[in-house]
Amino acid sequence: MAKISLDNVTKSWGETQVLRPMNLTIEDGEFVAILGPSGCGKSTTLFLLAGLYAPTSGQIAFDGHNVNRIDARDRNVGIVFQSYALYPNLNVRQNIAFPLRFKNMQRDEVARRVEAAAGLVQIGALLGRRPSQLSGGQQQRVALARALVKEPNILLLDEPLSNLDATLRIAMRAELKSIQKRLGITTLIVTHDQIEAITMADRIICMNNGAIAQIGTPDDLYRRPNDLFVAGFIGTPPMNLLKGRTNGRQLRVGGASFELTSACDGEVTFGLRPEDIALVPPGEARLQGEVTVVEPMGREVFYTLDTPAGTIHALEHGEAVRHAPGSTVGLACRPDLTLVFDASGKRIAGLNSDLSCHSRAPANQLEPMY
Ligand SMILES: Nc1ncnc2c1ncn2[C@@H]1O[C@H](COP(=O)(O)OP(=O)(O)OP(=O)(O)O)[C@@H](O)[C@H]1O
Repeated sequence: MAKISLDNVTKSWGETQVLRPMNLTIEDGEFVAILGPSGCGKSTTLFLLAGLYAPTSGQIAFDGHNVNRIDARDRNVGIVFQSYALYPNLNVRQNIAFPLRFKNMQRDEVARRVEAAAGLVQIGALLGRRPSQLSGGQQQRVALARALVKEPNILLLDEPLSNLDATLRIAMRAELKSIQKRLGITTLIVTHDQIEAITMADRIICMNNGAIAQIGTPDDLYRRPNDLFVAGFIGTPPMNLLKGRTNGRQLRVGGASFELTSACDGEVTFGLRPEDIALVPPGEARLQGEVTVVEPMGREVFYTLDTPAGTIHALEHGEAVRHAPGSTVGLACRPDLTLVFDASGKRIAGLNSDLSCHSRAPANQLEPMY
């Protein structure tokens, strides 16, 4: 198992720099997800670690040893691609054994490793089949066994679950997490899927435009995003972002005002997650909105509200539709769950708890927002 460090690593294709200087450390045994919009450099980062791409500058180290010049096959890294790329003319046993072909390994050792890897992903009974005789989920397991058979120090997963149907994805993500923890193998997974990243990873690297926007635990990114990009990218449905203006410690949003405990002057963005908003009788809040769209979603109801601060989305838990289109509601939120970003998009330090709607409100009590 290995600790990974990147020191000012960049990647350019000709004149185009696709990775800006990247610095990061992944601890031995950590499970880290790389999340970000299409084209931000997630796969490039993974391929640099795998040794499939060489960095343009900077240093990649495994356990403190520079691996820049070490071939992919000598890095002891297992990789699973989105397309499982199984060999159709080989059976499952031969597919799993494939990475061992140049290792000059005794036959019974190869057999032992194949059985162990197949057992780990529960396909021991399928070793004689061809890939065409397997379901998508089973093929995915073969690809994972093939990555694990080398007993790698590092496991790299590039969107490994994206070809599976929704039910299988949920089952596989739990299984992957459990295998990763059991083996204690340092793992990086590239994914588009936030839920996948949040549920599986110890930490998430959120990338934007070839650079790391933020690295942190899922809770850090969700509750304490560094900037507007991370705030808007993490969370489904996305955070409400409302334009506001500050004058010293006074924040004005949509004609209403409330107090900040630290002063800030100028334009700001006020962030509020839909699931943190409680819809209360209009008289119990200083901000009211008219319900324009109601979308029952099974366990939740998604409301679109027209307010003086702009359109706001709110998500209420429970099946019951409590507010009809056309009705007026009040909006309430715990002050410690709201966020404020300055004109440059950076979250203003400390405002998470500084922003108070009602002074000294108990943290666990819903309070009117204005
Ligand atoms: N061989 C190449 N030559 C030139 N540009 C490339 C090459 N490979 C990738 N790029 C560019 O590098 C950028 C990052 O690509 P990368 O595949 O790492 O993104 P990604 O975040 O994994 O995207 P996606 O989620 O769509 O897979 C993209 O703008 C892409 O067009």
